[in-house]
Amino acid sequence: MTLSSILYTRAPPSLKILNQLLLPHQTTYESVTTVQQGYDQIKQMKVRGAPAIGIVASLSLAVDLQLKLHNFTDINPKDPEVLSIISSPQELKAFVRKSLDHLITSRPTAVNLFLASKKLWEITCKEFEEGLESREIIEKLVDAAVKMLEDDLEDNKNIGKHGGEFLIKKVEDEHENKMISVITHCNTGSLATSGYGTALGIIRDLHSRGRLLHAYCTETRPYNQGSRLTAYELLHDKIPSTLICDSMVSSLLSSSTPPHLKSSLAVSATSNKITAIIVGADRISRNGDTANKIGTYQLAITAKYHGIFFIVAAPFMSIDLTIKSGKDIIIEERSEDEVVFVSGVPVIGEGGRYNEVKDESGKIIIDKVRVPPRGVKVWNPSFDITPAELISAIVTEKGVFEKSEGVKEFNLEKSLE
Ligand SMILES: CSC[C@@H](O)[C@H](O)C(=O)COP(=O)(O)O
Repeated sequence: MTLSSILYTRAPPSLKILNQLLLPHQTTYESVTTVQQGYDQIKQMKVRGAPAIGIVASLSLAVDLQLKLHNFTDINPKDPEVLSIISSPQELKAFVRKSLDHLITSRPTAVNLFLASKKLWEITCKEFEEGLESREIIEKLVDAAVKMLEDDLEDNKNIGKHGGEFLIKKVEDEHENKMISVITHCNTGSLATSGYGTALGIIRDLHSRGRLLHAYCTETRPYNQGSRLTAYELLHDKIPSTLICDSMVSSLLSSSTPPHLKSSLAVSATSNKITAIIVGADRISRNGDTANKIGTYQLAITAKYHGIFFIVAAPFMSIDLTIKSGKDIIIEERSEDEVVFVSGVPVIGEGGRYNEVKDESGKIIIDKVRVPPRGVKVWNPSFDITPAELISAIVTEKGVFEKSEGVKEFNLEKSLE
């Protein structure tokens, strides 16, 4: 079974989110019944990844409204807030606005959250103008949130297909049936999306066609989405893979015998190089500059130096045409705790945490371990901007965008015409 970070059922209304802070050691789903709980899940990074946070925000509003409707119909006495929202479309509209305003403050960089909120607001206004009752408007909002979940899965499969075909075509020019090895960064798989994944979707596609030799994932310091989540997904889905530290990428690219080849005599000598670095995106500007997890920029530089493809894979909605270049993208700065502490989950036994501190009764009292000295100054930007010049192609569900020969930037607006 594939991993899923979002479990939603329409009837009875239920939303459960996999607490990713506990992965890979514990699989715990937490129930979300209100907008505030959805906000908390996103803010506390129990759910993360650009597509997933947009969907969770929308579904938390949907489920909150569905449960209010249920309360209005089935429960006595009625909650006064529920009574007013369900009996007055005007009150419902005010509630939706307030909820969306709150939800969009949970994470600033990924565009998906803002687009999801914009979509839900447009629907609310349109149906309100048309004179629909609150319960009818709620049904439309639920339809839209469910569609976002379903569309994202479909889009990811198409991203995987386009990206897989693109890379296969590129390597076939060099050598027929060449096997492909790639490096990926952060987490872009089932856990960061509604399923299948974006950059990880391309890796999945190559694997399903029998064309993936090996996938390397970086740890992705400081928050370790790579070692906690991507390594876990690759292992779970039995995709041949190896975990490396972020600082090992250039060394891997310059190695003539990468580790995956040492035990693989069947592989021809033409396969001994990494073909591409594939990453996701949180926001892409009109010219193709891409905001993605911190560390992406340096990967693009090393890809260029080593003459390999640097691919950005993202749903089309990640292209923000209102933004001219990467300079206009707000970069989220996160707590210094992510840098100074190595966090673990208290699981005893082989493969679990081994450096926990226990009190006299054997209870674990420290869950996080500080590495640098107290008082050290720390900077923790969560994302960086990769200039379009360093990006070979942007793969979306609509197809692959490449730059014109000799041109440094993408013309994504033009490509749409
Ligand atoms: C699939 S979104 C693109 C990712 O690479 C990405 O940057 C991401 O997962 C965001 O990380 P986050 O853990 O939400 O801060």
